[in-house]
Amino acid sequence: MWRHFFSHVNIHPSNVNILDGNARDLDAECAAYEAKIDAAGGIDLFLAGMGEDGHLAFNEPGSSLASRTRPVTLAADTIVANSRFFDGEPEKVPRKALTVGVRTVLDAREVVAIVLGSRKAPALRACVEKGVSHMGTLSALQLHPCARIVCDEDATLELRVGTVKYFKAIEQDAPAPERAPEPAPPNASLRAPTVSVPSRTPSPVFDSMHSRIVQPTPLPVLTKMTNGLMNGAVKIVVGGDGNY
Ligand SMILES: N[C@@H]1[C@@H](O)[C@H](O)[C@@H](COP(=O)(O)O)O[C@@H]1O
Repeated sequence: MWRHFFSHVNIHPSNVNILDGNARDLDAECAAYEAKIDAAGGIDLFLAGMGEDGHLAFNEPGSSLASRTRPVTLAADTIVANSRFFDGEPEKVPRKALTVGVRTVLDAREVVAIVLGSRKAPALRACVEKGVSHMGTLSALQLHPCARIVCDEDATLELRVGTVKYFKAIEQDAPAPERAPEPAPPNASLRAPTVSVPSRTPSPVFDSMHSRIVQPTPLPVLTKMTNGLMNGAVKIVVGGDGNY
């Protein structure tokens, strides 16, 4: 998270909260994390990824849709997929992890899930075209009033042509998002954000409430997030498990 995101944006370190998988009491660590989220007034934007089996954060197939932050056991496929962070060696990947729960994610005001690559295509299909299921926890976003899945063309390979066409048509109808003015950095010693936001989102955008996308949110979500980080409005950004 530090290398790939926080070190590139103007966030005060005290506003960064990452679960500590080395805590002595993991249950207490998870409970404290939920309490911190509550104390901050909830999560404004939850930025998520999806595993190849459709998991959201580390909520593996079979996780309760009512789950909250907790220690979990990783599925074999997840261990293999995450070995890229451990010299490509699955044996080095921890078997357990801490993760926010599905309910924790659903409580966020906005959720954006980034899904890239053809390996995710079957799970994306199940989560978008089939019903809500604990066997693919990303599908729970169907219940969220303001959730988006941002994906590339490869990730859509298993979707029905009609599904892709439908969402592309919605995207075309949406006005180009405005670029927000850059506010002055609150602390000159911190680095200015380098996250760039295209004037128009290039990939298909799926909205969990199709009927509402005719009135899309006025600001692109990443612009909103980086501005929020700069002016202090966004206090907690959760990548689910610290992978991002
Ligand atoms: N906990 C999950 C990971 O298990 C998953 O692999 C990732 C997707 O990452 P990526 O989009 O880089 O494949 O999302 C989450 O963070």
